[in-house]
Amino acid sequence: MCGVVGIVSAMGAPVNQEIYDALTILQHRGQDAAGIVTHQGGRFYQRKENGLVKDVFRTRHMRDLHGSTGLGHVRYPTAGSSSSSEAQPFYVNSPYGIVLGHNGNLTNTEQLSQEIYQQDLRHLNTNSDSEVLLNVFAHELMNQKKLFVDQKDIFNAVRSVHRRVRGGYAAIGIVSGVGLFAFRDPYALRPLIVGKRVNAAGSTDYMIASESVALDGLGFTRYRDVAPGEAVVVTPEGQIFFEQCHDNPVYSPCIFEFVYFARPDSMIDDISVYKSRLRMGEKLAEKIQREWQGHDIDVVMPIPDTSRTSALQLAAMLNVPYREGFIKNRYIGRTFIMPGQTQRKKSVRQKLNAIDLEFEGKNVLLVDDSIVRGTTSGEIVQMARDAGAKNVYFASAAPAVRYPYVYGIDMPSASELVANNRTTEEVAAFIGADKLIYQDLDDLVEAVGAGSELISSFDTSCFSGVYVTGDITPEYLASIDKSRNDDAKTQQKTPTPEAIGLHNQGS
Ligand SMILES: O=P(O)(O)OC[C@H]1O[C@H](OP(=O)(O)OP(=O)(O)O)[C@H](O)[C@@H]1O
Ligand SMILES: NC(=O)CC[C@H](N)C(=O)O
Ligand SMILES: [Mg+2]
Repeated sequence: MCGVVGIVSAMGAPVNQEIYDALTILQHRGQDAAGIVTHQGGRFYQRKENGLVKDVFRTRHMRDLHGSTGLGHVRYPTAGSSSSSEAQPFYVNSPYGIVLGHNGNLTNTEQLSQEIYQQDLRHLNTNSDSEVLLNVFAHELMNQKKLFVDQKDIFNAVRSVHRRVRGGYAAIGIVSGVGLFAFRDPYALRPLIVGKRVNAAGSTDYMIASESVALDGLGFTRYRDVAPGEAVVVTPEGQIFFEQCHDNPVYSPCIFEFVYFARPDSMIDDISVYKSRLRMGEKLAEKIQREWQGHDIDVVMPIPDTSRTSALQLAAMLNVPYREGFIKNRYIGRTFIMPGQTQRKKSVRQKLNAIDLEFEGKNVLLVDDSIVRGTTSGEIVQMARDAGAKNVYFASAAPAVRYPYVYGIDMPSASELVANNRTTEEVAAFIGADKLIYQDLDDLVEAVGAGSELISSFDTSCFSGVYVTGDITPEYLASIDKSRNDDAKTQQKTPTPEAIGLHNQGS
């Protein structure tokens, strides 16, 4: 669930620092690698590497990122490897010079890779699906057969991208000589929003980002979400163009963004993530009242960070004290998006510590936003017991995650999901909880959907097994399981870490 951002300063001011700042705000979407590309005078300038934003960019790199148009990316790999050669943005020199950063995951990468070699006569140098997406776009732009292209040609190329590419994609790029462009898959699986800001010269700067929280932090206001299938082009002078590039777009954003990925202070598709999480807490409290009549919960506790919002509301609805019995080490990142199970498990213990007095002799209801592999919940239940809890109950603000996810969250293997082939009671036993309760899927959909008059359907595939794109076969699921389960990833030979192509500035 990477983060992408693009900025155009219409008054020609450098955008390097603003892109850096935006990436730090989007860091929760990807912790493995970061990159920035800027454009000035027909040249691209790049810095990308594995690591957190604060570690990847040094002053010497920042100094060399020239230009008033640029884009940035934070990566959480869902395809290929975690080699730094797959850090984004990607670059191709033909046609015109194009760079692109992608959030999402393509589901027909193999077929596209073959087409790229055999029909488009282009070369791929990594196993990244995002490099594939860039090359399809580049080929389709080349097909416009023009010496000079403009926004109409970019829109035509995106139309063809939609015809060829399957899966989830929100992408931002730059075509040298034209400007910044962005597009979103026809289901709007991955978020993408445009913001604007009047600058000191009185002209309008534009910013496109994965989440609105990045706009807020830089003084941009929300202009509008990119619609499913839509594309947008911003010229270096700050002219903006939108065009619908798909004949049959179906608004079905990924519901897991609201459950876990997005920051609560973001608005996605005009829905407040914060309010949707409050409603998740409300619905879950109603279910507890229905199913655990006369419950004996003494205290409700969130598992920081993400479940805080829903746990707070759940406690209020149950009229039970809300206590923060687990304290989070703010220097440890999100554990779910860490690359291997050993690292994830170790990090939960380093990340969270219990305040014993909140547990001693109490019936504690621990609330998490979701239980995926059970890494967090298993460790946390044990920590609650060690801290002296009498009974440890567990509530998940999302339904049981039983199916692999294919559109941009790295959950490729059903067998790694703790709820796969297990009943609620079996999961409770597995994580060591005395009782476990999951949100119902209808309630989750209502909790998020209540924030929108426009959107009535969401991608709920990891809970329901229903894939909105309608083209996910058991064979495909078997193949990603085989290639991307934790063991396979550990055994993967890391390809050469040096990115071939555009050299890093000042590295
Ligand atoms: O069942 P699991 O496989 O452990 O996955 C689910 C857990 O992982 C996430 O937390 P994470 O630490 O990534 O981020 P957070 O601090 O935003 O809650 C999520 O919020 C759950 O706590
Ligand atoms: N999380 C994402 O959006 C990943 C983007 C892309 N599939 C990659 O692996 O780099
Ligand atoms: Mg968590």
